[in-house]
Amino acid sequence: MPSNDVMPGGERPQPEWIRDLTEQLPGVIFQLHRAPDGRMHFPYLAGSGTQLLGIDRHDLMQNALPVLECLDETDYPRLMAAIERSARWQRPITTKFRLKMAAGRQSWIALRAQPCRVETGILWHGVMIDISEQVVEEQRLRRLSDTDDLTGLANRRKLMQRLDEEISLSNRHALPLSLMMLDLDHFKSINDTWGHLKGDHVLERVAAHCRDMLREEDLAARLGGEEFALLLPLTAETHCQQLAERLRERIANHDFGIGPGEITVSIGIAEHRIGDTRETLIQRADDSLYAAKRRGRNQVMVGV
Ligand SMILES: Nc1nc2c(ncn2[C@@H]2O[C@H](COP(=O)(O)OP(=O)(O)OP(=O)(O)O)[C@@H](O)[C@H]2O)c(=O)[nH]1
Repeated sequence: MPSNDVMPGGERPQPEWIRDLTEQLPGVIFQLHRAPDGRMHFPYLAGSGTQLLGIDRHDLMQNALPVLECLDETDYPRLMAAIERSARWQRPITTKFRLKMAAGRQSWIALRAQPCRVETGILWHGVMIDISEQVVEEQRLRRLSDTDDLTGLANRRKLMQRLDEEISLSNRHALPLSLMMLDLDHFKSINDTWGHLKGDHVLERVAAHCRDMLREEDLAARLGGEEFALLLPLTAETHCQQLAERLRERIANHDFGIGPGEITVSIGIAEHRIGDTRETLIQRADDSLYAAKRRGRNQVMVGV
C-alpha cells in the first residue's frame, strides 16, 4: 500500500519536460483522495483544463469542495453515488457530468478514474476531458433520428421507444395511458386535385394542430404517409375521446387554403390494459380507426 500517496503532486520534484507535457494536455489528469470521514481533495492536478474551471488549483489540492459546488445539481448526486460505488467495490468510475465553468459557461466533462485503497482512505487516478462538442453533436443527431422531416413531429422510431417506456410504467403502476391513431380522409384525392406540395402543406398544418393540443408529457408522431399517432400518458379513454373530438372538429373547421370542411380526419382510440404490449395497444387503436373509416370517416371511435 503506498504511504506517500497523498503528498500534493506539486510538491514532488518533477523533471521539467514532464511538467511541460502534463500542463499542455488537453484535459485534466488528477489524483483524488477521499478520507474515511468523506472529505476529498486533489493531491495532484495538471493539464490545460485546470485553468478553465476558474478555481485556483492550490485550493483544490486542499479541498475538492469548490469544484463539487460547480456541478450541475442533477449530476451532483449521480457523481457522488458513482464515487461511493467505486470506493466500495473498487471498480473504475466511468461517467459524465455538467460543470459550471468560468464566465458562466457550462461544459460536459467525461471522467475516468481507477480507485486504490491507501492507508489514509481511497485514492483515484484519473482523467477528465471536455466533451461538450461531442455531446451537442450527439444531441443533434438523436433529434434528427427521432424527428419526422416534413412535420417536425416525432417519427415512428421515437413513438415505438416511448410506447415501450409508457406501457412498461402503466403495466407496473396501473397508470392510465391512451393512444390515438389519426388518419386523413381521402387524402389521395387532395393530392390528385391540389398537387403534392399542397398535400405536404396540409400534413404540416395537421401536425401543428396535433402539437397545439398536447401537454408537455404527451407525444405526437407521424407514422408515415397521412397517418399520425398521439400518445397520452395519465389519460383515460373518456378524456382522450374529448380531446380527439376537439381535434377532429378543429381540423374539419380549419381552412387549409382550399375551403373549410375539405380536410377531415378519422381517429381511433385505445386505452392501455394491464398486460398490453405496444403491438396489442396499436392494434386496438388501429381497429378503432378502421371502424371510424368504415362508418363514414370524419369521426372518433373508441375501444373497438
Ligand atoms: N403530399 C403528400 N402525400 C403523401 C405523403 N405520404 C403519403 N401521401 C399520400 O397519401 C395518400 C394516401 O392514400 P390512401 O392510403 O389511399 O388513403 P386516403 O386517400 O387518405 O383514403 P382513406 O384513408 O381511406 O380515407 C396517397 O395518395 C399518398 O401518395 C406525403 O408525405 N406528402
